[in-house]
Amino acid sequence: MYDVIILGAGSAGLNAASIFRKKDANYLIVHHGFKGTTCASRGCMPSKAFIQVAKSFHERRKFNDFGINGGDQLNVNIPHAMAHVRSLRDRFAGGIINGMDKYNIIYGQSRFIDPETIEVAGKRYQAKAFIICTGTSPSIPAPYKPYANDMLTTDNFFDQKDFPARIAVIGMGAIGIELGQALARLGVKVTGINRSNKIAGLKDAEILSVAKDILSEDLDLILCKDVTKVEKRGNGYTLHLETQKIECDKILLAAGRVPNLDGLGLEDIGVKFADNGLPAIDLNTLKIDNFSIYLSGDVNAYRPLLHEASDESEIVASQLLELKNPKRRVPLQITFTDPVIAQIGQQPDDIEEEIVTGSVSYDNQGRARIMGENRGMLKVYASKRNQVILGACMIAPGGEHLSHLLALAVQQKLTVAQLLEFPFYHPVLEEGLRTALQHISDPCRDCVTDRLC
Ligand SMILES: Cc1cc2nc3c(=O)[nH]c(=O)nc-3n(C[C@H](O)[C@H](O)[C@H](O)COP(=O)(O)OP(=O)(O)OC[C@H]3O[C@@H](n4cnc5c(N)ncnc54)[C@H](O)[C@@H]3O)c2cc1C
Ligand SMILES: NC(=O)c1ccc[n+]([C@@H]2O[C@H](COP(=O)([O-])OP(=O)(O)OC[C@H]3O[C@@H](n4cnc5c(N)ncnc54)[C@H](O)[C@@H]3O)[C@@H](O)[C@H]2O)c1
Repeated sequence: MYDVIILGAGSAGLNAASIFRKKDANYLIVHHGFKGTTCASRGCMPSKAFIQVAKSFHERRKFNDFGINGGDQLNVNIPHAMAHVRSLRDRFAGGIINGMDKYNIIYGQSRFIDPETIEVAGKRYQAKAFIICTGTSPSIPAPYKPYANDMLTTDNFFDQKDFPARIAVIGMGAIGIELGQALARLGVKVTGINRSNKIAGLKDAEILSVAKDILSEDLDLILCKDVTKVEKRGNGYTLHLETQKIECDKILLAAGRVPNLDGLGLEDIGVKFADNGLPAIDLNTLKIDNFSIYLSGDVNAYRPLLHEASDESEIVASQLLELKNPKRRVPLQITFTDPVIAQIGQQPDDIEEEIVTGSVSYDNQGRARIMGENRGMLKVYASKRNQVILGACMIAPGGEHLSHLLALAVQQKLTVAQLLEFPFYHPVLEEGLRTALQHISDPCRDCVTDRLC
């Protein structure tokens, strides 16, 4: 009998395995499907490589203003760019695949026989505990199912050698808006369709509105509308919405992801499923009811992000190895659009106490203007009672760095005054944050002015 069997050698599973391996525990990984983790081979890494190419190409738009000639003549060689993305992807994924041999690992689809036993390729394996780390797969909504084999998803997107002239992107969550904007900047006519009035899951209506305006410069956004019918026409498709039709050559599905639980037989051993179709887990322990079975990483659909997947494996491993239980970190979600969208800590609708909000527009922020990236908005939410910083939201240049500074402030429960005690250099994008904080500490200040220099 093993101490623990881990299902899935993705980021969560391999991280859990490395903890058990270091502790000399009697563990086994059972892996099924592609090797090399979603993050490295189909997710974070190739998508950021693709976005970087698009961002670099887009820089040419500033060149005339900067006095640099010839920007208009630049062009992008998509097959070459995609080969570059794949070479980075293969390097990242290759490192992980090469390292898999050091683990006690077998391959095949598992099925629970009872809460302590699984069967893989006709052989039974028993363990005191199981960690299900099987991740997610792209969702294929009903109207697209007849053409599933021809759909682009992130499972095949980075293997494309070239892209057609018009692509409809279904879903404007993190994946859809990141890849949609990048495709548009590489010359594809992109229509982004989202069923709800959301982009990248933004909860702040004002930032959402700013984001819509900025991102509409690159792609056509159709929000709050549903595709009722998909029709194949020659080499392309017609998407029928309630009051309009969209013609496109290809469809990229980015309409969410489905946890990989099929075939595990959890229902047969008495696991109860919640309204969201997933096994009900305690979010502190990630444990299913009275079973010694845990769901870690994207498969539990709680915070489907890489750093959370790693943390969740530590949360589970620490319980099984009776180690100190790590605390959950402050929520931090970054979407790599240009400018970056980020949500940090609690958002206004989740906050139960009265709040004060400080905001700053980046439209006239000094350093952003120098960079030719002066667009966006940042909002900071603080407790009205004691001005402790509770959360923030932005679409702002340098947002991936600003959001880390704000996550630190939220996690350390800093007040607005305490954060303002730190130095803010001049001229930097962080001075915008300073202005937003001053907007809270001194509401009479003009919130759009930067420091005088
Ligand atoms: C396009 C894209 C971009 C992303 N960008 C970012 C980003 O910038 N930042 C960020 O933080 N996150 C990002 N993510 C999310 C991030 O990739 C995930 O949070 C992370 O990969 C989750 O790791 P995991 O271990 O839960 O799942 P995975 O890494 O998917 O691992 C699950 C593994 O289990 C295997 N498996 C499936 N079924 C079974 C079974 N029955 N038995 C055994 N094994 C099985 C699968 O083959 C897979 O290898 C992105 C995701 C995508 C798709
Ligand atoms: N930068 C990052 O950290 C990053 C980047 C990409 C992905 N991810 C992770 O991957 C996860 C999955 O990303 P995702 O973008 O696929 O999912 P998502 O759940 O974030 O967004 C899916 C979007 O599709 C919409 N939608 C659903 N069904 C639809 C339909 N039939 N027609 C039109 N719109 C529809 C939803 O309203 C939602 O806005 C994310 O939750 C995120 O955690 C993170």
